[in-house]
Formats: sequence, C-alpha cells, structure tokens
Amino acid sequence: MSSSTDPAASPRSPLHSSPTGRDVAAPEGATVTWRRFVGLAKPHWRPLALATLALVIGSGITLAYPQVGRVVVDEVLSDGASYDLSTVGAALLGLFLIQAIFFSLRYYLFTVVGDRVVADLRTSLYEAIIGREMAFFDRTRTGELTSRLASDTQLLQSVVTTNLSMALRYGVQALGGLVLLFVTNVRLSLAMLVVLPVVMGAAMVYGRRVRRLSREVQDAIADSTSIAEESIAGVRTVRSFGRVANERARYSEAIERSFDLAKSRAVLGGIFGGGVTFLAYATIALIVWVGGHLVLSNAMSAGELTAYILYVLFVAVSLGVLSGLWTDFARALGAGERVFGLLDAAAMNRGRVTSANVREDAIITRGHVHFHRISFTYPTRLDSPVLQNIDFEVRPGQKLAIVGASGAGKSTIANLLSGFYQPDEGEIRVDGSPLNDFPEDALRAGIGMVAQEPVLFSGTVRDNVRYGRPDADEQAVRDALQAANALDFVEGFPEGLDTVVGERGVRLSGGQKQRVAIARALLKDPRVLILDEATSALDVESEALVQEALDRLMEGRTTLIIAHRLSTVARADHMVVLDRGNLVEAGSPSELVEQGGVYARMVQMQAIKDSASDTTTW
Ligand SMILES: Nc1ncnc2c1ncn2[C@@H]1O[C@H](COP(=O)(O)OP(=O)(O)OP(=O)(O)O)[C@@H](O)[C@H]1O
Repeated sequence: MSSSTDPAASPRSPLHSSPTGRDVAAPEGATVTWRRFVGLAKPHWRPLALATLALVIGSGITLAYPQVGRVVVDEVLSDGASYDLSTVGAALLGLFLIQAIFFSLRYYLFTVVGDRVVADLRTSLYEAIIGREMAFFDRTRTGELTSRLASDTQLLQSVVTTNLSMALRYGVQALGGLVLLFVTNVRLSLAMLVVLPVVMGAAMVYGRRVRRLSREVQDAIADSTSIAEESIAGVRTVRSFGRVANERARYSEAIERSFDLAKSRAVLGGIFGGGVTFLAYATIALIVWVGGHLVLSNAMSAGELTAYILYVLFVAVSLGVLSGLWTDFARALGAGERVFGLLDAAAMNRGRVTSANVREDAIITRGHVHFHRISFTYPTRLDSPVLQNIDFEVRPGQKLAIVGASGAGKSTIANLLSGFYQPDEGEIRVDGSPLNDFPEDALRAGIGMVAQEPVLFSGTVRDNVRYGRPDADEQAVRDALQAANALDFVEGFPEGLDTVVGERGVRLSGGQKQRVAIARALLKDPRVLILDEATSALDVESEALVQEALDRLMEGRTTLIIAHRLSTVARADHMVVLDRGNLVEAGSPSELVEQGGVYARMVQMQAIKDSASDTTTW
C-alpha cells in the first residue's frame, strides 16, 4: 500500500526525461550499477560462497598444470629421471577429474543464482511498471516497457549467469598465472610487464565506448519493439487502411537503426579483440626470445621455461576470454542502467497517492460521491485545463448522467473518481471522507467501472468474470452471467464457461464482450459504479439485452453514467452537463429540458438527427 505525503511521491514530480521522452531516473555511473548488481546477489551469498570455493579449487588445479609440465621436462624426460611417466599420467588424470567436478559445481551454482537474481529483477520491474501512476502510461509506449522487461533483462540474465561464472574463472586464472609467473622467474616477468598496462588501458577506454553503444542499441530495440507492438495490437486497423507495407517499412527502419549501432559495436569489438590477441602473442614471442637466452646461459632450466610459457599462455588465453566478456559486461551495464532507472523512477513515483490519514480498515459502504470544486489538468498536457471548478454530488443509490460534447471532460471525471489522477484543486469525497483516505483495496472494491470498450483478458469466460472477485464460486459466476444476460450465449459455445475469449476478447462480438464485462462488474458488486456507455450502436436485440443487464447492474448502486443516449439519460435521477470542462447545467432531465439550455438544445438536435438517420446517440 503506498502511503505518502512526500512531495516527490506526487505524480506531478518532475522526472528526468531523456530526449526520446523516456521516463527514467538520472543515469547512474558504472560503479553504482555494479553495486546494485551486487546488492541483488547478496541474499544468495551462501551458494555463491560455495561456488567461489569450487572456483578457487578448480582454477588452483589448472594453475598446477605448468608445474607438471616442468616436472615432465626436468625430471621425467631428462637423464636420471626421478618419476616414471605412468605415475605422472595417472596423477594428471586424477587432477583432471577433480577439476571437472569443481568446474561443474561452480558453473551450476553461479548459473542458478544468476537466473534467480534475474527472475527476481523481472518481477520487481514488472511490479514497478504496473504500479506506476496513470500519467506514466500516457507518456510511455507499451512496447518500450515490454522490451525493457524482455530484452534488457535477457541481456542481464546471460551476463550474470554464464558470463559471470566464466569471468571469475578466467579472472582467477589470469591473476594466479601472473603471480606464478613472478614466482617462476622475476626477470622474465618484468620484461612482460611492459605490455600489460597497454592492454589494461585499452580495455578501459573500450569498455566505456561499448557501454554507451549498448545503451543506444537497447534503446533502438525498445523503439522497434514498440512499433511492432502497436501495429500488431492494431493489426485490424493496419490492414483495413492498407498500411501493412508502411508499418513494415517503419519497423525495418527501426531495426536497421539498431543493427547499425550493433555493427559499430561489433567493429569496436573486432578491433579490440584482434589487438588484444596480437599483444598476447607478441608477449609470448618476447618470452621465447628472452627465456631462450636465459636457458642457453644456464640461468634457468628448460622445465622452468616450459612452465613459464604455459603460464603465459594461461594468462593470455584468460585475458583474451576476459576481453570478450568485457564487451558483454559493458552491454549489461547499459541495460542495467535502464532497468535500474525505471525501478528508481517507480520508487519515486508510486501509483496512487494516498493521504497520511489513510485508514487501513476504511471501506466504501454507502456510495455517497461528492466532487467538491474540482479543477484538473492532465500531467502530459499542462497548458490546457480539462476540468474547472466542478462541483456535484451523487447520493447513495442515485443515478447521475454526465453529458456533454466529445472532449468536454466526461471520462476525466471517471478517471479522477477511480483515483488514476489527482485533482489540482478541490477534493473528491466518498461517504464524507476524502478519496485519498481510502486504501487502494477499499477503493478498488468500492468503485467499479464498465468501460465503453471493455477490455477482457486472454483467459476463459470464467477467468474474465472472476476477475471481478477471484474467490467467487462457480454458482456466483453463473448467477452473474445470468443477470448480465450472458449465460445463454456462453452456454451455447461448445466449451461453455471454458471458452477462451482471445486477446482483448477478440473472439466475442461487441455486445457479448459488454455483457461479460457487466457480469464481471456484477460479481465484484461495488457500491459505486461508473458506466461509460458504449457509443457504437448494437443491433436492436443485443442493445436491449445489454440495457437490461445494465439496469440490473445499476440497481441499488450509486451510478455515474457517461451517457451518450437520450434513453439512458431519461433513466437517470439527476444529470450534469459539461461544456469544455465547465459544469454548465445540473438538475433532473425533465427540469433541464424545461430550462431550454444546452441540454435542451442537445435533445432537439438529437431529435432532428434521429428523424434523419434513425440513430439514437449524439
Ligand atoms: N490521458 C490524457 N492525457 C492528456 N489529455 C487527455 C487525456 N485524456 C483525455 N485528455 C484530454 O482531456 C479532454 C477531455 O477528455 P475526456 O476524455 O474527459 O472527454 P469526454 O467528454 O469523455 O469525451 P468523449 O465523449 O469523446 O469520450 C480532451 O481534450 C482530451 O484531449
């Protein structure tokens, strides 16, 4: 439950917005992002500690191989050998086996912990997104958010699982190898040190550039995902306007942009990878040359040089692998910054604002709604006020019709009463208490809505009706469908209540969808009902069925109807007329017709239109 009086928690608090309008907190430095990663891993320290132990043992064994090489050259292959070859062979096999066991253990533990961490991260990211204030969704595209959830976290997943485990293995190997190089021969190692700082410096510059490029690639992918999401969701409109080719072009353009950026990243990776490999081999050439001279002058044994070269190879291979991983880490940091940015912005800016006086046990009992001098402007359009000084009251059980031209602010009233936005001035009271004093659950249970175009989810009819009250039993679901005039057609489907309705309910007709939505609202049984009447005309029969269902739904509840039909308004006890955000008339429908004002004119116009085209909506 979000309870906050902190000004930063207000939905109006200015957020950092990137030039693309993305809603994230200020980008963080690499160190901070790393610290956040580590923070996520903290709860899993036990398996991680075990994995690290396995890592140290496994890598320790690897680092012992060059010593075996030294023994083979100096003491097995030379005159007067102190070990025989079979003993050395058997010892090697034993070592390989132990090492394999520890490597498997390390791999398994790091991967599982990594997967766990990313699964948790995905969940909290989803939670952060779905809990945001409504204005956030007004300015952010859905595709961008799904992309953050899917592709950014995917990137993090590969990094914190396999890559992290590999990085640690080769990191230990490189470090251990370096130490052992010095132990084996200091003079040779000093010669090698000339090359090392060059490699390190290059790696750092490179990492920074890859990180920036990665962020850009991820943004470009998010862009293309939103284009795809939008056009796939609206595929019917796309087809009917014959815009398939244009959408394809728009998508491929966005994909090409991300590809170009990825290509630059690949070029950078290629150059860096090649450079590092060259430096590694150049170092080996240097060692062979300097070391060969040392052996020839008897300053070092042939076995020592063999061990030394093996260590150099280890270090070189490890650095090579690490440089490859560095790219992935840099990419993950880019993705991590985005993900954490979104998480932080969410923490600053929670979904609904509740007051400091919120009473956890408060519930809406009577359904007395009072809009007291409400003024409001949408946060995404601060220059045009939508409602001005709106004042009205709906008594328990009363039906209030809200009418007005398109864009007058009718739906905005519904949005405010649902707590989706905060009024700039005035106060909404329910049962005498400010709306913000009710906890989220009470508000959701007490206020229900049947939208103009109801959204159903992709489960079965039963799932959708139960959405209103998840613990409802079968009989309650059937009763709700019955009261909503929906049971007959639902039972007519071969699968009955188990019929899958398709995404957004596409497999149902408009009238059927509405009746299922009415059943959902009936089951929820809220004290206050907001009804956004459908504008699209249904055929006479289903119109009558829907209307009958609505009448049952409204019975005994306080109802605010965003009315588009004269017949609906006539059923209301009271009505308010909005004109460009101002409440211009209020009273009973018959009073307003008598007054001869805005509403009377609307009725007249409707009558003329009806006689001309036989429609019933305005
Ligand atoms: N989410 C939003 N962000 C910014 N402006 C909005 C948003 N929703 C609506 N508006 C603007 O607010 C004004 C009132 O819109 P509203 O949806 O309340 O009108 P309405 O009376 O319900 O219209 P209709 O009958 O066409 O549904 C319009 O000018 C609209 O452009």
